[in-house]
Parts: sequence; C-alpha cells; structure tokens
Amino acid sequence: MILKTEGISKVFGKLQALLDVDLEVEQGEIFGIAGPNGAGKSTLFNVMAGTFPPTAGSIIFDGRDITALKSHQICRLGLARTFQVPQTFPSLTVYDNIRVGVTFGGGRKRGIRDRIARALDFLDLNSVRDLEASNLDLYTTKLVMMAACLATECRLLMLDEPLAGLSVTEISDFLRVVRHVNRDGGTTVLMIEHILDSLIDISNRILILDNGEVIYNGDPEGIRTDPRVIDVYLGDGQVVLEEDDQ
Ligand SMILES: Nc1ncnc2c1ncn2[C@@H]1O[C@H](COP(=O)(O)OP(=O)(O)OP(=O)(O)O)[C@@H](O)[C@H]1O
Repeated sequence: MILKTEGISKVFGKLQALLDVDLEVEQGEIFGIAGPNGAGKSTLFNVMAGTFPPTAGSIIFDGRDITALKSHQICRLGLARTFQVPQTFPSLTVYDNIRVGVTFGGGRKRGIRDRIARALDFLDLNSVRDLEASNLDLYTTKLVMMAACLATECRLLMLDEPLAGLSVTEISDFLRVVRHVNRDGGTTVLMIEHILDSLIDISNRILILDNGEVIYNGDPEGIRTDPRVIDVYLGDGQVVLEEDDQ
C-alpha cells in the first residue's frame, strides 16, 4: 500500500467538509474519486497533499506518517498533484513553467534538467518545449502540468478533475496518457473525476464521497448499481454517465 488515510475529518468553521474518511491506495493502481459538487473531493486532496492539515485523522504515505508535513516536504517524499484549474505563467516557456513548478516551494533542484527532459520525452512534449505557455491549448497545458509532477519523480500522482473542459477526443487521448504514466512509468495514480464513464473505464477502484462521507469504496462497475450512489447522482434508478461532447 502506498497511501492510507485513517479517520480523516476536516472542519471549516461550522462546515464538516470531511467526516471519518478511510482510504487505501495500492502501489501501482489507478484509484478514482468521485462525488457531487461540494462533496469534499478537493478538500481530501488538499489534506493529503499537505495544503492544510486535517482536523482529525492521519495520512500514511509509503509507511510514513505525513499528516503534519507541509506540501513541499510531502512532494519531496514522492507525492505530486495537479490542480482543477491548470495555472501556468503565460509568458514563460513550457520548459521554464515546468522548472518553476518543480522548484516552487522548495522542490529538489538536483538533476532537474535531466528530470525535466525525461518528463518531456515521456509525455511527448518536446515539440512544445520552447513555446510560451500562452500559446498552448487546454489539453497541452494539462499535459505540461502533469510533466511538472513527473519531473519531481513522484511515485503517487494525484490528478484533480483532469478531464474538465476537454473534448471527447482529448478525453480519450488524456486517458491514454494516464495509462502510459501508470503502466509504463510505474506511477500510482489517484484521480478525482466527474465524468464517471471515463473514471470507471480507467480506475482499478473507485471511492465516492457525498457530504464529506464515503458512501462507496470498491469495484468501479459496482457504482452503476449501488443504491446510495444512484441516489446521490440521480435518484431514479440509474447513474447517468455523460461524456463531455464539446
Ligand atoms: N478553504 C475552505 N474554507 C472554507 N470552506 C471550504 C474550503 N475549501 C472547501 N470548502 C467547503 O468544503 C466543502 C467541500 O468542498 P470541496 O471543494 O472539497 O468539494 P469538491 O467535492 O471538490 O467539489 P467540486 O466538485 O465542486 O470541486 C464545500 O462546501 C466547500 O465550500
């Protein structure tokens, strides 16, 4: 097991954003997280990545308790994340954006040129290496964000709604890249995603949050028929699985 949370709760003022969340991510798998808006998915990511500490509970990464560590310390241990809205410095090149992304907040500088070169190669981004980020489309911007994570040599990659805003073709291309990172790169992937068909397709296991609580944790296909999941997503007997048709 590479990541484990035990009894994670997070309170913002009077709002219980997470309540007693347990999850276990196995080395080498793709683990999906879904749930309606406001369910607590990003909060869970933020807690696991050290953006802020949980109110209660603990997080174990690779056998080590990281609950009280800061995000740059966690990143150095091998856990990297992307954000829902990809953010680049528009006037910097792809290469420099990745370099800034890797070193921001105290990331390891040693061997950085080689690590960036390997990440660009691995994601087939050499042709855009010297382009300014302002010239990139959303799909390529998302790949660049992923390359910045891979250049940290992370062993766990956390993707926060990576398919948002992509066309159907781009979604299938992006999923192919995620599989490549997972299978060929040996990187464990934890992925929040609203597009359930895609998440079912790519994940080994899926956890569903609702109102900060785990309502499902297990086999991806099982979410199609699980009464609590159906209730949360639709309430009339089946889970609607929509593809983005942009
Ligand atoms: N820093 C914060 N301060 C106060 N409340 C917050 C903070 N971050 C999140 N929340 C609240 O916690 C709840 C869970 O939010 P969160 O962003 O984790 O949900 P989510 O499942 O990621 O939703 P979405 O799918 O819309 O991104 C929401 O009610 C949100 O308003």
